Amino acid sequence: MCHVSPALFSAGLQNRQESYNVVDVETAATYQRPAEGLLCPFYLREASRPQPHQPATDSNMPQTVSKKLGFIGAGQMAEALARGFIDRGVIKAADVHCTDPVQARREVFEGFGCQAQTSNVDVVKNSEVIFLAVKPQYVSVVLKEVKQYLTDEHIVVSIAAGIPLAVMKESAGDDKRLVRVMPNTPCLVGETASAMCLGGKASDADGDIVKTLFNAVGSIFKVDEKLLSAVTGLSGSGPAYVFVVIEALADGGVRAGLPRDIAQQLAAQTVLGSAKMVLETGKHPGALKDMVTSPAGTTIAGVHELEKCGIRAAFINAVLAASTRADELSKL
Ligand SMILES: NC(=O)C1=CN([C@@H]2O[C@H](COP(=O)(O)OP(=O)(O)OC[C@H]3O[C@@H](n4cnc5c(N)ncnc54)[C@H](OP(=O)(O)O)[C@@H]3O)[C@@H](O)[C@H]2O)C=CC1
Ligand SMILES: O=C(O)[C@@H]1CCC=N1
Repeated sequence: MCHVSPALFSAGLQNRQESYNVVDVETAATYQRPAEGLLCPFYLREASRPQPHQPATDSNMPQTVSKKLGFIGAGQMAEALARGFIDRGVIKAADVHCTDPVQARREVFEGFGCQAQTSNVDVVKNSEVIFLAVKPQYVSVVLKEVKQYLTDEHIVVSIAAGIPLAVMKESAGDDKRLVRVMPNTPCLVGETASAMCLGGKASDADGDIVKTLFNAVGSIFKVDEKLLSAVTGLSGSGPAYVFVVIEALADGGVRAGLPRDIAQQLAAQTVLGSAKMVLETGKHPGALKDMVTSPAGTTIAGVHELEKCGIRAAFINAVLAASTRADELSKL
């Protein structure tokens, strides 16, 4: 029997949604856990129903950032970020500059309204927040190239895996406003899980600008730099693990007789719905798993097979291997 009123439940949900965007790791537990016993299966069913589209109002519109953004490196991650920021209205396409040695990549950016340059220095001259979106081994090269054009007005944000602030400082000079962010590609659809730390002369106000950008495309956590490799192994690389899971679940559905397109939709929607239940109820994933698992039923038969294959160790090892690799990248 549940004693929580629907009104109280929705208030709890609303509070959670307002608070999980920017989270400092030290306070994450209090932000993310509604009071125990707030939910019961009845209201979970209510919560998992598709919610009506919320029209944009002054209170739920993302804040805008009136800065010019520059992307040095216009590859996969730069595109996901630029499109995400523009689609969510936090920045205007005309205020986004980019550069890339590959003409096809510059054309992709021009295709959604950004301004492409052929020199990194021109991007620096035309931008205030500069994203270093090249592969990790080119971060120092690029910083040394543009160093003399970086002024007090610039915020330099590196998204490169594994490259420490100390290395950036060495290449750009220790008077620069430096930020490291580890994003992930779901920023493209407004659902990134990112983390950041500040370095050099970056101020809290600089951090707020970066937070505003990333809040518009999901959530950003402020962490100590020593945790960024772990973040890289988990959420930076994580979308790839989840895509493997979705593909494999769909294969299972096909093996059991479903048409491919339906199997893939069912698999993806199952992952989406399950993730929302974890975020919106604050319940432990194990408790939510138990709610699906009837005695001697179908689910425990499936879970048993996963456990026989060492599924948990496989995911733990994947996160650890990617995190270790991020540490190695700083030494290349
Ligand atoms: N992809 C992801 O999911 C994530 C990536 N990252 C980080 O983002 C960064 C970019 O990754 P990703 O987008 O996947 O890589 P991509 O290879 O897709 O993009 C990098 C782009 O930068 C170009 N480039 C190379 N040298 C320069 C240069 N000197 N000046 C300007 N542009 C240059 C590359 O051209 P060319 O191909 O000719 O070298 C390429 O087009 C990496 O540091 C990665 O660690 C972080 C989180 C997630
Ligand atoms: O695979 C990589 O190295 C990059 C960093 C995190 C995700 N992709």
